[in-house]
Amino acid sequence: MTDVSAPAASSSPGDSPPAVLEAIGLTKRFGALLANDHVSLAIRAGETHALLGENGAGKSTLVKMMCGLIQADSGELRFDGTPVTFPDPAASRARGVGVVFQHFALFDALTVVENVALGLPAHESLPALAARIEACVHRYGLAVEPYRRVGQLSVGERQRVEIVRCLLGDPRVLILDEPTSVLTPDESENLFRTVDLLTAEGRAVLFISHKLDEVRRLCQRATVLRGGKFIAEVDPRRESAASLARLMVGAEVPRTPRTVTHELGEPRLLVRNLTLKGDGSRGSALHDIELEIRAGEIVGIAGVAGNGQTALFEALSGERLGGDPEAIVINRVPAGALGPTERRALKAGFVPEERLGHAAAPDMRLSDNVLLTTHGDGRIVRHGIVSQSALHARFAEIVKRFDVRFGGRDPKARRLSGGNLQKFVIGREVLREPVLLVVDQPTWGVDAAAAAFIRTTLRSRAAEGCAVLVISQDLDELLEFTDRIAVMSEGRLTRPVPVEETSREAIGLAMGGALAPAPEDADAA
Ligand SMILES: Nc1ncnc2c1ncn2[C@@H]1O[C@H](COP(=O)(O)OP(=O)(O)OP(=O)(O)O)[C@@H](O)[C@H]1O
Repeated sequence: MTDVSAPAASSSPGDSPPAVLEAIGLTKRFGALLANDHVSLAIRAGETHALLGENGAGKSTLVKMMCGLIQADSGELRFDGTPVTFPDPAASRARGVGVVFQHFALFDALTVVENVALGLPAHESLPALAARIEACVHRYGLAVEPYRRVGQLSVGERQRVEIVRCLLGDPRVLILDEPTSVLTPDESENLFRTVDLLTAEGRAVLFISHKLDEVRRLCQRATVLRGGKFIAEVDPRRESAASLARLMVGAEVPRTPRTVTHELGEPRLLVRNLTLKGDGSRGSALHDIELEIRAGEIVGIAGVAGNGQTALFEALSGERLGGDPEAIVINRVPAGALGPTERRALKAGFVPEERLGHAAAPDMRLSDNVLLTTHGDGRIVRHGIVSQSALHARFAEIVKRFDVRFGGRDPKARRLSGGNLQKFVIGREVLREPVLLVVDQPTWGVDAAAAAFIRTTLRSRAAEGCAVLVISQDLDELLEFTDRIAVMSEGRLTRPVPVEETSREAIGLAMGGALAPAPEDADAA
């Protein structure tokens, strides 16, 4: 089935459309690590080309070289068949290469139109720019409101702002780095429609994704990297998700074991009538949240981004206070008025959605990032003094058990690939042996094998008596490995129902805000 071949050259033999942007034999080394080893890739007019590979396979490195963010050690770039160099991203943008990265470069305090204006060289009045944004939004079906403050937007909305920002530059090539990992199924569908419109106009799209089913639907070509090397160029429509995963991983990808039933223990998290006001620039309101999670179970929260999931995470982690102290009880202790460190001392662990900047400090070394959430752990800090040997032992254990891959011995967090940083953050929290673990988007940007590993790890933590709360926009993920699912909509949470008693459709309806996720819930209401 797999038609493994080297990518065609820009001459585009046969019926291949012409290549717009091509990488030919690009090589990039970071110290001892060969991140890209003679990698070639041709992105063609009117096509959506997938770039696939495990975490750390070298995808972002390749993209960064193709847009001038970093320079290749050797190899060549061609644009419309002609050799080209991009000394910086502005040079690639000027030729018509637009990139939407996983980490958005937007200012929270500014509105959408102000953010977009910042990136534009020409002087244009804000109303004129807002009108252009609205025209673009209309043409490509992207829901973006020019005058909303970016700090109030969900991750999915921020992504659309970045896409609009790129499209205003009228790119010939659009590179989307894991665009759907933060989107709901509906939002993904909308994005696919946008991508189809763009390719129908003759633009070339490079689509990086770990979601193989959507790659098979959307893309006409896929390049697979493994360990920094080009492995194959295939037609994903003629592959199965399993055969693509095999190419990426070089072996079979394990599945998360189905939910096991076991005795549930005492409540580790009790949320009663938790209500928070929206705080204007940041953070939505929460209304009468009720939730109980017992030792041994995993509860999932589904919902369209921007419906209060972040506010709920912040309220649970203690980053946002303001409710009644009794509204949140962790491990039998009223915790509503406690900050994050005090909640950690109650053996709670938190993994926020944004790994760079929130879960991990970008410019701190990984070992120091371990210390950030383990300083209350008597095994690492004794009488206020950090035991360097214990800290490094913990760091080494996280890296080994969670298969965190990077170059060097103890790099800064920002040097890690997105998926490897996620594995690091999950590992750091899990090895603290929490009795309550709250995880927002556990597998965002993580490859299939690592995602399965993370889910299995969370399952094992639950089996060891931890209560786990998983907030995820990936409904398939929630259906695969949680015990009960609730839906968040407009700051309200439905009552969690056992996974086997609900359905995709019921959850989808509840996500729309109209109904509860199961008939019994409607009765209760
Ligand atoms: N600036 C850097 N300095 C040192 N090592 C780096 C740097 N950038 C990337 N790396 C390393 O290069 C390798 C490839 O990383 P890259 O980000 O390209 O992977 P990726 O395929 O995009 O992974 P992911 O799917 O997790 O985002 C990783 O091992 C990463 O740690």
